[in-house]
Amino acid sequence: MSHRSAPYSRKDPTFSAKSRSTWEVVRRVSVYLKPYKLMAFATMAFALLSTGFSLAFPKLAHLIIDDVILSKNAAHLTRYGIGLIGAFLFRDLFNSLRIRINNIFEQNVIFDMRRAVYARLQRLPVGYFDQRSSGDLMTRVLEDVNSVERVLIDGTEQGTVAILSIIVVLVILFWTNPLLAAVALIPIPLLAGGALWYTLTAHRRYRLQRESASAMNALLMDNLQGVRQIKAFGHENHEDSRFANRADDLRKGSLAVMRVWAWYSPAMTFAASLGVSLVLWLGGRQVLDGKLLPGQLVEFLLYLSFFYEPIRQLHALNQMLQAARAGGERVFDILDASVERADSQSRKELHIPVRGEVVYTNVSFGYSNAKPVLHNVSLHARAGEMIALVGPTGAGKSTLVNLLPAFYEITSGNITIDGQNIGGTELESLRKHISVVSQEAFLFNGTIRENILYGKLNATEEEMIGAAKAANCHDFICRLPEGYDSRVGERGVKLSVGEKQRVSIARALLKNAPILILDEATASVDTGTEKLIQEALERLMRNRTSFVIAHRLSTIRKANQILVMQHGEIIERGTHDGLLATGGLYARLARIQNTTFIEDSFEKLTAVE
Ligand SMILES: Nc1ncnc2c1ncn2[C@@H]1O[C@H](COP(=O)(O)OP(=O)(O)OP(=O)(O)O)[C@@H](O)[C@H]1O
Repeated sequence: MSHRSAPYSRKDPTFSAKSRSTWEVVRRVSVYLKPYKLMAFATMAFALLSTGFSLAFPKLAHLIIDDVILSKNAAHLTRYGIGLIGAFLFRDLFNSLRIRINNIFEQNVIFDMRRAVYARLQRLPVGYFDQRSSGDLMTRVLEDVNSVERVLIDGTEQGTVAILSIIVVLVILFWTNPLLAAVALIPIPLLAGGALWYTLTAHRRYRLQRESASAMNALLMDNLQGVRQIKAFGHENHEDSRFANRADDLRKGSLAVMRVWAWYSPAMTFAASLGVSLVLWLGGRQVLDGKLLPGQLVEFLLYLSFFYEPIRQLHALNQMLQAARAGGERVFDILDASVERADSQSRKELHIPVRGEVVYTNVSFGYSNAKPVLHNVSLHARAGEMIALVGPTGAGKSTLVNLLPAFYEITSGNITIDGQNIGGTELESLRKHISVVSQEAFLFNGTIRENILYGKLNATEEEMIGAAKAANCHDFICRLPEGYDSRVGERGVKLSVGEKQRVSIARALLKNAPILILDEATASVDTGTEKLIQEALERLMRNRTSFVIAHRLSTIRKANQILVMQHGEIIERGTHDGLLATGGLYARLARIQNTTFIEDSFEKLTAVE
């Protein structure tokens, strides 16, 4: 059965980028070449030297034909022969040096640019990533950076050498034979017109090609991460077909680029050959009329190839330039995106030691202007208190806690830690004092040791083991064949849910921040593991201000304050007993017995009412 699904939408902002002029892209990329002026100079100098030596060939060929062969004079043959070998040797020697320096130059620029793009990417707000797909961003960092860089390096070197060669050879041509030189210029309007047409039309094709590459990578990435879901739903065929659609878009996009080039490039070569034919035609007549020696004609024709070849190179560079423009637009979109708290110099560090008193005053927020999610939320968590957030799904609990480490910036109101407004705080200092333990523990693809040490990169072995013991994971780690050096796989796939949770708790314990955000896991684990996790969490929460998005009634009962949220507002607050006495929503929830998770009560309540 065929499962055709729509190709990605060309209007999807995920894959596109702001249109920029070729000049802007070139100007911006050239900044990355600045640190390597010497290399740029050397690569150009070697290219010129190499080209210079190759110019000896026409002259020596002329001398060998006219002075040696036609004059039947062997006296200079050896000299010319050795001269020719020498010229070729130096041509290729300098070319080899040029290639070597060019490669280092190129790889350095790619490295710098890639680093800059990644560094920028890391500092973009969480909201930026909400709107993008990882595959698209990867394509920008991996593929687009390459295409941008090539044109600059090859452009500066090959372009300069080609232009200089054209000028030098043109002077030689006119010097040698002005009439033939004028004939050689006849195809130039055709070549220039072709280049102009290509430049004006290529951008759209390259842009579509880059976008379709990105869309395909985005789907690939998504599917690799969701491979278990695909298998569980038995949707392999469906995904084959979706991937085929995206790959087909890329195939078509690439062919569109290639098709035009397949016409354009030979057409330009033909135009140049027209010049060669006309020169040979007229030159042949000049030889017959005795106005030109055969060797001089051969010399002229060889010089002519040094004239048309750089023109061909300029056409190829133009092709690269158009590809670079499309790639550059996508790379600069990342580099131009606003980083989190861009004015970081004017921001203050949190005063230490941080006690962890958190106050929200009339905080409102929406992910988009069109849809506010939190409305005038106020709360006061004293240092060391445990605050439980409860409420139906979509009420805004995660949103509320995500505002504390400034993953998103509030729309109005303010949030303070120990009386200090976090809006004016430096992000690094703010986040250093907050640990986040999410519902689905995310582990990096490395060893258990690396994952725990992520909480404090310079922690000692004792500190790390101490944290692991407190998180009740030391024992299971010791039972693994490679202990702390066991690899956890992508996102920690080789560990069980309960194990992953405890490793992530150990990581937070090692960080030892005074404020904790905990999204309690709802996944069911066996009673023994459950007990181990609860114990670990209690140790983690001890002496910290903890915001717990609580799902278990047992956890909620222990909270100093319970905040009941609904539709982005806190509708009730108090202790378990206090709220029971008020007889509101929470009391009605708590009256529904036999549930472990508060959500179950919400659901039952909705069903009852
Ligand atoms: N990154 C996001 N971009 C846009 N809207 C979002 C984003 N995250 C959440 N929302 C929306 O904000 C609202 C509140 O979501 P939030 O995740 O805060 O609720 P919650 O109470 O934590 O729910 P749950 O218990 O199901 O996790 C929902 O309507 C949700 O669709």
